[in-house]
Amino acid sequence: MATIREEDLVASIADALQFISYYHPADYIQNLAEAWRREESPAARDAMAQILVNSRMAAFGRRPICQDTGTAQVFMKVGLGARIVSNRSLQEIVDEGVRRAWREERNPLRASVVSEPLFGRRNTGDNAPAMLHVEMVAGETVEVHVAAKGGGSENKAKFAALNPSDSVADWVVRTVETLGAGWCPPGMLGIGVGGSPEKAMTLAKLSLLDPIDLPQIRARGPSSQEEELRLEIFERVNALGIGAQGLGGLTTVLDVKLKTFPVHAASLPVGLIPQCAADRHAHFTLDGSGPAVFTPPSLDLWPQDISVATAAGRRVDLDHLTREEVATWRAGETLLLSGRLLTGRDAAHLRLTRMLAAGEPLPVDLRDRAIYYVGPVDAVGDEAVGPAGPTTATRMDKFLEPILSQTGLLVMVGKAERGPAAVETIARHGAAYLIAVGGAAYLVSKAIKSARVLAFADLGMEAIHEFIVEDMPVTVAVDAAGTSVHRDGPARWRRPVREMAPA
Ligand SMILES: O=C(O)C[C@H](O)C(=O)O
Repeated sequence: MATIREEDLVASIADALQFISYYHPADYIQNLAEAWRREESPAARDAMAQILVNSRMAAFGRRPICQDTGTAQVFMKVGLGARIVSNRSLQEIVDEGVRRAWREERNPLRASVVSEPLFGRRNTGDNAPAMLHVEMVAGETVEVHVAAKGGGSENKAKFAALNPSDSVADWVVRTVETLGAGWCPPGMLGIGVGGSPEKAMTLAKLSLLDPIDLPQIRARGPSSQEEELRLEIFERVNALGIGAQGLGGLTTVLDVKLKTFPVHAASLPVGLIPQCAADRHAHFTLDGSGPAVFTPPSLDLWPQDISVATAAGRRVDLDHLTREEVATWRAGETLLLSGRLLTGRDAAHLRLTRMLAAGEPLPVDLRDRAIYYVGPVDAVGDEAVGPAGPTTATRMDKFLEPILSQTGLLVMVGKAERGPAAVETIARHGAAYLIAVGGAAYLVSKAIKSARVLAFADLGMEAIHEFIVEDMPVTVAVDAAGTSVHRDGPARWRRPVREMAPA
């Protein structure tokens, strides 16, 4: 019987979570680099370049790829012949690994988990608990898959109880078309088919841990019906033209993963979970000989010929914004922001709008200001702030009318599309919505020269900060005339499946 020390399991989980916070898996980098070379849409190509440069910076700096360092997801296969020496539950052991990873001094991660999801929504401060799945299997080892999954892509998970005669491909393609860009493409789709509703969802999540192999399957031709289905979905989804960050382009997904399980004759449950550009997962096996060791990828892995053009764009002084100036910005245009940029996301918006409704004074003056939807990672060393990429703006749509009409806010910065009503509201108020690249958080943070909390400190990363930024590159996504790049871009790049470029 193999004896596994509790400390080896805790240390291995903590090390794995640290490791994946700054190293993309090699297969993701290689496949994204190939997609970047093939991409014809300038906006999508630039977004991919930023993700790749950010990935290389994160690896060199050992700082998180994305400000959303995710929730810890741990899948364990515990051999019936293995003994984990501990008085604690497996959940407690795993959670200690999570706490250790998140509180690591040199590279602290962002605490994103709130307890009491329905009411209190108080940050647990250490990102525990993990989502733990355990299977008892034959053998004497403990096999562990660790992933860190960001909220934006988890929010786009879908489930359907299809009829046995329904087309899974049709459902997936139709569904992906409705997801928008909040899941930060280009990434992967995880699909689970069969079992029961919860089994299908778990299979979808598990499938995302498999290596990327669809480009090879495409090159050699599919050799099974499952491969044919994956390929069909891959080609049809990419033909939608959604592209990197939803800006319109050739590549939306790098792979479509699939896992299946036997099912009731009356049922066809299907789970769909997208994986964002912050693809983070690692695998190790403990056999009693000590903790797992993780080998860093070669730093030659990233394309040598890639760089982010020092953005040429219109310079904007955030300290002297006027409605007249905002009215001259055009959708698709690059702006370089300098000056004071406020931050605020879900919890701060909820609190601000409740205060407005109650007639209470706000703790910050938003008149003629710009707000960045972000929850940054805490700074270490000489950083002004840790990685600080945008969060999904669509979640803030419901707050737009009271915020714009009652505070005089002029500009919002985030990622992904705004809904049709929000676009109309932005235009009606002569405001503008700008985007930074989701998944390029460490790169984005380099434009932030100082940061301080202004209000709602109890909200942790969701507090209202004031950043001083210098030449922060952003793209106008919705201009004051109501033109939206997320509506026009994908429409321009949508194409019939037969026009797909060869691998
Ligand atoms: O929480 C965040 O920082 C981002 C979130 O993962 C999102 O994609 O909206």
